[in-house]
Amino acid sequence: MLEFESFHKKFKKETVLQMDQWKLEEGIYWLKGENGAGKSTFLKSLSGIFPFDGDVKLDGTSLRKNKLEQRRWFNYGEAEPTYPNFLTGQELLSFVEDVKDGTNELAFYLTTVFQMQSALNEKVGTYSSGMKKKLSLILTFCGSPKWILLDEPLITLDVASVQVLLQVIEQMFLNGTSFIMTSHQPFTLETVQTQTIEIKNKKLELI
Ligand SMILES: Nc1ncnc2c1ncn2[C@@H]1O[C@H](COP(=O)(O)OP(=O)(O)OP(=O)(O)O)[C@@H](O)[C@H]1O
Repeated sequence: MLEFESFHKKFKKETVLQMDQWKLEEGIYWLKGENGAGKSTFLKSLSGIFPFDGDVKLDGTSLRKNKLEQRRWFNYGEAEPTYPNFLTGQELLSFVEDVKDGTNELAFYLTTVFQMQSALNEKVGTYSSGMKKKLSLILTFCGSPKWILLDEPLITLDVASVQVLLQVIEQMFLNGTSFIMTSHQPFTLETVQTQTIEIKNKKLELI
């Protein structure tokens, strides 16, 4: 369970998100909102990339007071990932596995099904946008996150890769990981019901 208490995110004087009290159970959520509503800001705040005021508790533990745990519990996948061009995919994967504390069979599985094995030995600067997106998704599944936050996970993926990704998401959810995903592109899961959250007037609402 996530509990938001006086959660407030602003840039300079501009408030983007403000929720006095809000709760979210484990699940798979589709986060909607118009351009600029605050979807990426919300995911980045939850994952520890952006600071925020107030607090968010995960199963009663404050994220603001436990920043290391926050980074282990929440993995964030960017909409348009960028990496240093001079690193290989494998160097990035080894680094993320190290900081996220654990190798991951799922990352290996995704590397295989996304047909990224040989690309991992190449420098990221040579990747197409779809390859960068696949690498980013592989990195996002590293470690043992309780929540995975995916910003536009489907963009630039080919049809087969979208199906693989959705199946992996379902399987991970059944194994205990929750998801929040933004997507301007509709998607359906085969066996798990997704719920929808909308950002309206700087607040998140379950609809
Ligand atoms: N680093 C930043 N510095 C200042 N303002 C920012 C920053 N990041 C986002 N914003 C502002 O916060 C607001 C929400 O942006 P955000 O990227 O979260 O929207 P979004 O819902 O993800 O939009 P989109 O659907 O276009 O991706 C926007 O007004 C944006 O200009």
